[in-house]
Formats: sequence, structure tokens, C-alpha cells
Amino acid sequence: MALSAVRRILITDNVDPICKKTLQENGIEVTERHQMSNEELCSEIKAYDGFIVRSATKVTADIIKAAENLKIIGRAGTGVDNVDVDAATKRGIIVMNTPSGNTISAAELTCGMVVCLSRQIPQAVMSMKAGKWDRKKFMGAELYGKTLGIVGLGRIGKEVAIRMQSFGMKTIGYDPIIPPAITASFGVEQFSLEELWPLCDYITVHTPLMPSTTGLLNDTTFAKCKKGVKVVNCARGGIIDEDALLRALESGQCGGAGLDVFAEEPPVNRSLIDHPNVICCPHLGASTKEAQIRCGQDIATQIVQMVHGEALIGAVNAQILVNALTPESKPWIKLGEALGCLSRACTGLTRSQVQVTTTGHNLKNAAGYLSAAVLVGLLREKLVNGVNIINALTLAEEAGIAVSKSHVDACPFPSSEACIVDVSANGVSCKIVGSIQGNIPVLLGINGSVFKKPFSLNGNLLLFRASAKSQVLPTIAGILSESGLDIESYSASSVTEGEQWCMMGLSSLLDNLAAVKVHVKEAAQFSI
Ligand SMILES: NC(=O)C1=CN([C@@H]2O[C@H](COP(=O)(O)OP(=O)(O)OC[C@H]3O[C@@H](n4cnc5c(N)ncnc54)[C@H](O)[C@@H]3O)[C@@H](O)[C@H]2O)C=CC1
Ligand SMILES: O=C(O)C(=O)COP(=O)(O)O
Repeated sequence: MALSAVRRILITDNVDPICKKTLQENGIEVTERHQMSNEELCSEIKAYDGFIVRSATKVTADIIKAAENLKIIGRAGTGVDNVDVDAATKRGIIVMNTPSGNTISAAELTCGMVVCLSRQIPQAVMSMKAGKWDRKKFMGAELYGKTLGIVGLGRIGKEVAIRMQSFGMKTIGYDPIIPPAITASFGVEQFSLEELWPLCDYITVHTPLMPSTTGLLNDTTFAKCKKGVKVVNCARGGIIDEDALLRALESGQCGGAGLDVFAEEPPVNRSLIDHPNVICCPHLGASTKEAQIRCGQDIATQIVQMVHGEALIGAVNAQILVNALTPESKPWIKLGEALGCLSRACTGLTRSQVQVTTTGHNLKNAAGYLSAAVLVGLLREKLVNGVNIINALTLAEEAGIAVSKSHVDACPFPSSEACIVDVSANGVSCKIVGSIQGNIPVLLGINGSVFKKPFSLNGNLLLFRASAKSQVLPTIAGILSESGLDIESYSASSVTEGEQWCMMGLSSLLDNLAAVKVHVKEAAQFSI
């Protein structure tokens, strides 16, 4: 994948100027355009290979489809729910965020909401500004000794817990992934959600918005809460069901809500905002100078590092690439693609089964990216749209190719590490073994026969299986010479049952492979 090809980036939201500056200093051209319509974006985006947004721009499947050259979508912030990540993955586009840049700011706003809910500070301010001096109306309740339930104990949930403990609040929570022993280390005891609801005086949510978190607080769960529970949502609109919240506020089941985020932004339905027990902000969790500098700097640095092939930080849809972006892994990716190409030439493509095995301790973490690289080689010629390491698995699945991968530490081959690709398709199967020698991908063996000299997998290649005794070789050389082709390299395998595999590097591919096929058992040619 030509990651270095990110040269022009479009920014459509208010990202701190440090981002543009850093990208420009690294030779990347940056254009800032604001408030573009979906149609304008669909037409403009074609000219860019990078796109940076915050939460305002919705990077829809339409935009991604129109973005013919896009390699990277950078989110200067945490949530990527405004980006159609599946559509991007399918197109082989990396989606990257800056997950820790705004953690503290979002946590501080959440704590501010809790404090404001306990003392109705915003309502009191509005009342005074309206000329009143109403001391009775704004009787509050201390936070000291109260219980705060935190749903989602990741980066922000943790920072909220630590801060609210200093008010003397008891912090409890729930997270399906973070182990209770870890949350106990920052003072949060975990409960199941069923157990949690009735224990809380305040509930704050800090999860991403996804099907399992949409409507976490709804009519049923509000009913399980303490009467008068106060809730905060500084994560994503929709985690607390807005209609259910309004009903709970009206019945008094919910005593107040602090909302920074809304299902629709800006909200068209004003019922919640107009409710006297609701305090709200226009999605300001990350809107601090410090958070914006961090997010702007982080996204620019991460993109520059990716372009230079130094590291892949913050990619949300390219886990495979995280291990793949090292100087040591680059030749292996080339090898994987070459072995994929070779497998395609030997077996065809339809509904194949592919098994990729890595051998040798140093390739312990390589099976993921190597199998993706093999699929890139397998799929490359079939697909009109570009296939790369990011979308290879998805596209393979769509093409009916089943992939499995495994690793063995022991090295059964003379070279220390190897990649074995076993492909079966259309009743034909092929097992090829490759490795890296002096940074060059080489073929070690095929279907149990080992090449006497590892063959460099580069250029225009002809592979055939023929009888070891016959005059096949001079015949093939004659055919090639008649076609005006030079043989640039040659290697043959050991002889098995009177036959051997031969591999030739040619000055170009043969127009008439059938002329070779007449004299051999099987033949394939391809370019790498
Ligand atoms: N209002 C704002 O401006 C900002 C909002 N956010 C939002 O805050 C949210 C959390 O951000 P981080 O803490 O950085 O993310 P994080 O990934 O560190 O933490 C999220 C946690 O939610 C947990 N989780 C997932 N499903 C869950 C479920 N069903 N129930 C309970 N927990 C569940 C995960 O295991 C994870 O530990 C994100 O949605 C993000 O977009 C982040 C920054 C600013
Ligand atoms: O980082 C997040 O998830 C946020 O919600 C912040 O959004 P913003 O960058 O302020 O549009």
C-alpha cells in the first residue's frame, strides 16, 4: 500500500492551526474548507488523499465512494461515529483518531455538569440575570456521600471517577471490558447494570455510541433507578434515550440531566433543552484550547508518522497494519503479495481456501498482516477497485475466499523464517513456501519440491512442472527465444517422482502460454 502517497489533505472542521502547520512542515499540502454541503464534498474530495474532520462533518458512504484517491480519514478527537468506518475499510481507507487528546477536557466538563446539577448553578445564574434574587428556589444537595454510577470506565470514565472522589462521592460503575481489579485501582467498584441502577444518585455515561449502548438508559432502566436520579451525558447523544429522559424528567423519576451531546446536532427538537431541570452545552466536551492543540498536533503527527512508514498510531480499522509498519516487515509484505500472485496463477481464484502459516519465532506476530498481503496478491487482478492490506480480508470474504492462519515457532526450512501459503480452488491445490533473503522475497519450494537455489520473486515469471528427464528445457527456451524473450534467471526444484518445478525470470510475459503448456504438465506466468 502506497501510504507515502498522502500529499494533499482537506480539513473541513475547526481543527487547531498546529495541525495544518505540522502537515505543511512535512511537505503535505493542506486545504481548509468549512460548511460544505454533502454534494460539494462529494465533488471536492476526489482531489485529496487525506481528509481531517472533527465531529461536525459526517463522512458518509457517499463521500467515501466519491473519494477516489483517499487513503486516510483522520478524526481530530475520539468518537468516530460520524465516519462510516465500514465503508472506509471496504475501500481500503485507514480511519484514525486521537483518543487521548481530549480525555481530560471531556472529564472536566462532566464533573462540571455533576456539580451544576447538584446546585442548579446554571438555573440560578439565569434567574439572577433575569433580575431575581431567589434563594429558596435553588436549594441544592451536597455531593459528599452520594453515589456516582459511571457506565463506561475507559479513559474519560476513569478521570471522572478520580475527580469526583475528591468531592467525597462514592464511585461505582460498569464496563464489559475493563477488569474489576483495574477499576478498583482507581476507586471504582463494578456491578452489573441491573445491580448498578438502584444504587446511584448520579449516573454518567462514557461509552462509544454503538448498537449495544444505544438507549442504555431507557424507560425500563430509568424505572430501576432511585427516584430523582440525576444523569449526565457527555459521551454521545442517544446513549440516554431522549424521549425516555423527557418522560422521566416530567414524572420526577429523573431529577435533572446534564447534556453535552444530542442524537441530532444541533437539536431540532427543543423539548429537552427547554426543560427546567436540564442543563446543556452545544457539544463542548473537547472544546478547550489544550484539548484542541493536543488533538490537532496528534492527528498531524500520526499521519506524518504513517506516511513515513514509522508507526501507525490511532488507526481504528487497520489493526493488521500496526504490526506491519516496521522496516523489517516491509519485505515480508512484498513476499506475501508475491506468494498470493503465484497462488492465483497456479489455482485461479473462485471460492478458494487459503491457509497461511508463518514459521520461525520472529514471525510470531506476522500471520495477520502476511495473510492480508497474500490476499492482496490473490485478489489484485480480479478487482477493479484497489485492494490493499486494510480491505483485503473483507473483499476476500465477499469473493468467497476462506482464509485461515497459523504460526509455528519451529523452522522446517533451511532459511530461518518462512511463509507457507496453501491454496485450494477449483479442485486444484498448491502449497508454496517463500522467505526473505537479503531483503528480497524468494520462493523456496512448491508442492513438496524444494528449489535448489531460492528464486527471487520479482519481475515477469514463468513457472512450470515438467518431466526431469525429457528435453523440455531446451524446447521451452526455444519457444521463448522465438517470441523474442530473454531468460534472465532460472532455478529448478528437486526431482519428485521423475518431475520437477522450474521457475524462470523473463524479459516480459509470454503472449502464447499455450505453446509452453503443450510440453509441460502445468504452467503459469505472472508479474510481480
Ligand atoms: N462530549 C465530547 O466532546 C466528547 C465525547 N467523547 C465521547 O466519550 C466516549 C468515551 O470516550 P473514551 O473514554 O475516550 O473511550 P474509551 O474507549 O477509553 O472508553 C469507553 C469504554 O466504554 C466501554 N463500553 C463499551 N460498551 C459498553 C457498554 N455496553 N456498557 C458499558 N461500557 C461499555 C468500553 O469497554 C470502554 O472501556 C466516546 O463516545 C467519545 O466519543 C470523547 C471526547 C469528547
Ligand atoms: O472527540 C470526541 O469524541 C468528541 O465528541 C469531540 O468532538 P469535537 O471534536 O469537539 O467535534
